[in-house]
Amino acid sequence: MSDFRSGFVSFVGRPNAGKSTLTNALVGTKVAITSDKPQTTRTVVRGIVHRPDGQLVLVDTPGLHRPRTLLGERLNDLVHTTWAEVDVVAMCFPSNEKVGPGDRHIATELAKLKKGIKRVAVATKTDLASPERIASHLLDIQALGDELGITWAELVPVSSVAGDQVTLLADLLVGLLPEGPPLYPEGELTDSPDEILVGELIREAALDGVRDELPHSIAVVVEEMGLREGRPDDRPLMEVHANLYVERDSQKGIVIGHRGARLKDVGKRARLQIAELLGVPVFLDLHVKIAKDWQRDPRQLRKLGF
Ligand SMILES: Nc1nc2c(ncn2[C@@H]2O[C@H](COP(=O)(O)OP(=O)(O)OP(=O)(O)O)[C@@H](O)[C@H]2O)c(=O)[nH]1
Repeated sequence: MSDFRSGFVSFVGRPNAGKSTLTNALVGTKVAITSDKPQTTRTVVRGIVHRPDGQLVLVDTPGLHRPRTLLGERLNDLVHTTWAEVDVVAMCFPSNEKVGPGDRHIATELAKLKKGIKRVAVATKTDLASPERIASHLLDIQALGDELGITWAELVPVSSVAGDQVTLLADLLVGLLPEGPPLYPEGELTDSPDEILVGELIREAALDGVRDELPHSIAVVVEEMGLREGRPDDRPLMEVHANLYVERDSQKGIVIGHRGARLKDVGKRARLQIAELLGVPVFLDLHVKIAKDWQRDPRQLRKLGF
């Protein structure tokens, strides 16, 4: 298999650009959480695309933004460390929004990467834009590259939701990777431990419907997870014990809701998602705790896995 190609691809782009959704569309399974709230991706989740001609290891990065808190700084460090290790950085530009200062900020960083790293531009969410609009969007992306001295190895319009050009993008990305053996065993879709994926699903359910600054104040830690003992073989039950951390008392009230109604709903939705991911029924024991100002406290951040 001399012409097999394999390597790392990192999707970058401003918050909400569609990076997580694209990762999921390429892998074909839900491995990265998606949300309509900006900056919800915190863990670097790798999705792995297995093909006869190559293997793409997708590294999903948090939305690059200007750091306001210690958490923000850690996320940005993570992005830069990730970029230095990959073969291709693919920058996502949502087609339903103009190329703007946020994109320029990220592209400026892209321009500084070492020469060997290939740069690809992806115009995402094409289902939300007219053909004329997509055409002018592509020209704007090209112009931004020219201005900053970036040569886009590829410039591809895709829609993850409609499934348009997703396979083409995978073809083009594989073509940009170095020749080499597979990096992960066949069939493995992600190297994230289940606990992390499960924690992300709970956080996603908790984020749904909350406003303003609260999304950034929520962290989830799965304390314990395993099949309940003493169950019949044909009726397994996965027990998940998790804590959902917020920063303040007032936030705890919001998350729990009137008489616990909101938390109950979050737990139910998370439980169904986890069951789908793991393929077994799930018992979810979820508690809300306060970790005062955790985003600014290095000790708390370490405890919460950052
Ligand atoms: N219509 C449409 N919506 C999309 C598409 N891709 C993503 N979205 C939506 O855009 C929003 C943001 O998508 P994400 O994939 O979470 O974006 P992201 O870039 O990972 O966001 P961060 O984690 O905040 O950096 C979600 O509501 C998605 O459903 C697409 O191809 N078409």
